[in-house]
Amino acid sequence: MSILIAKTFAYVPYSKFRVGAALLTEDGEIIKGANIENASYGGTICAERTAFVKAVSEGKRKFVALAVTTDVATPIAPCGMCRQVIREFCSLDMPILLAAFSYLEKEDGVRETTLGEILPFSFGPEDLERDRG
Ligand SMILES: O=c1ccn([C@H]2C[C@H](O)[C@@H](CO)O2)c(=O)[nH]1
Ligand SMILES: [Zn+2]
Repeated sequence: MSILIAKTFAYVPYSKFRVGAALLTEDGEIIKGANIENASYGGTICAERTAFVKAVSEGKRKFVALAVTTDVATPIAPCGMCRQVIREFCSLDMPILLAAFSYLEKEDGVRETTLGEILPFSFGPEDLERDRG
């Protein structure tokens, strides 16, 4: 149910596009996030990054699933910047659930994907540990 309420406190005076994210930790805790915009536009923080920043800044670093929802009828996927943030803390096979607004009524309302599917051939923290040639 968290995913239904995660977007409640979205601050979206510019886009009017509410997004909610629910991040499931390995301990079974759900961390919610919503998008927060500002007058510069570019400093906008997506729902997904809000959830990760909340979790990581409280010591939670292991996640097993992420769900994203909006008010639109088709599932929306995380933006490129958020994909890289997810990459920092999650495995490539972690499930990502993209829930359309009406997902409870529609059979195809939830699209399930993985980080590896939406961010192929990616760069991640382990690449920094490699031997430098
Ligand atoms: O996956 C997404 C896509 C967009 N947004 C936000 C950013 C901005 O506030 C609004 C329109 O792009 O939606 C998210 O939070 N997550
Ligand atoms: Zn984003």
